[in-house]
Amino acid sequence: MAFYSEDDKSEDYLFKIVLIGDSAVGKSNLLARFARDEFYPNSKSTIGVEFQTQKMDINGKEIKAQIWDTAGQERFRAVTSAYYRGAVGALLVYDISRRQTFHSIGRWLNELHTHSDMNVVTILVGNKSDLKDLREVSTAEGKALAEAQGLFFMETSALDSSNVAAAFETVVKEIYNILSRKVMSSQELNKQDPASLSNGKKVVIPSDGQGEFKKGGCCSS
Ligand SMILES: Nc1nc2c(ncn2[C@@H]2O[C@H](COP(=O)(O)OP(=O)(O)OP(=O)(O)O)[C@@H](O)[C@H]2O)c(=O)[nH]1
Repeated sequence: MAFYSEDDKSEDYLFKIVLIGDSAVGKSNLLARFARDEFYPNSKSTIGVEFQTQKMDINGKEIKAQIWDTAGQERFRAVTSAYYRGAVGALLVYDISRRQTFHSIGRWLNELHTHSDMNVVTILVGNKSDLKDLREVSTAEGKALAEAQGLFFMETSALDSSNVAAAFETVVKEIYNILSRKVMSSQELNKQDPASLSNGKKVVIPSDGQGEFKKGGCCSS
């Protein structure tokens, strides 16, 4: 992954995170709840691509999460490769009350790994946990799939807010931790704070859409 610095010091990092999953699993509402604390009971399918930037404080560093949302339905989606380009994190969402959306997870993972790096930090999200009586996918099944695929896992509800912020924060913290480990393990930058890369200027990733994550470290140019 390449880095670049900018003069604007308003944030230390910018991480691109994508929301993916079948239509109507609640991607847009997860983003609305996280970014604006809003919920839309009758939201329509996303058409094209939307993104929202949310500032977060991780270990005293100001991080901007740029969260991208698109339609689950192919016919409403924009160019796939552009959507994934430069993503360093992903929320892979299914609806716990519709088993079919859980079955689609393998296909979404394939698409994610086709268009972005294999090591993009990913959390499997079982949304609509408030629909207890309609549940079709157990928590244990979700956990097992996440473990098998090496993903983080959480059940959320955009309706009652459960775990919504936690799911986004899990991804952002892990990206930050990988970045920190990379910096700490670098001889050249030994004992320096991650934000001190680029001669103390702000570090923004991804810079050029060609970012890649490596296991146990993160970035190469
Ligand atoms: N009960 C419940 N309903 C939810 C929740 N999240 C979303 N919904 C509802 O599910 C429907 C679809 O939500 P969206 O956020 O539009 O789903 P989406 O995944 O963005 O859909 P596409 O844009 O078509 O891909 C809407 O009617 C929401 O109100 C939730 O956590 N609980």
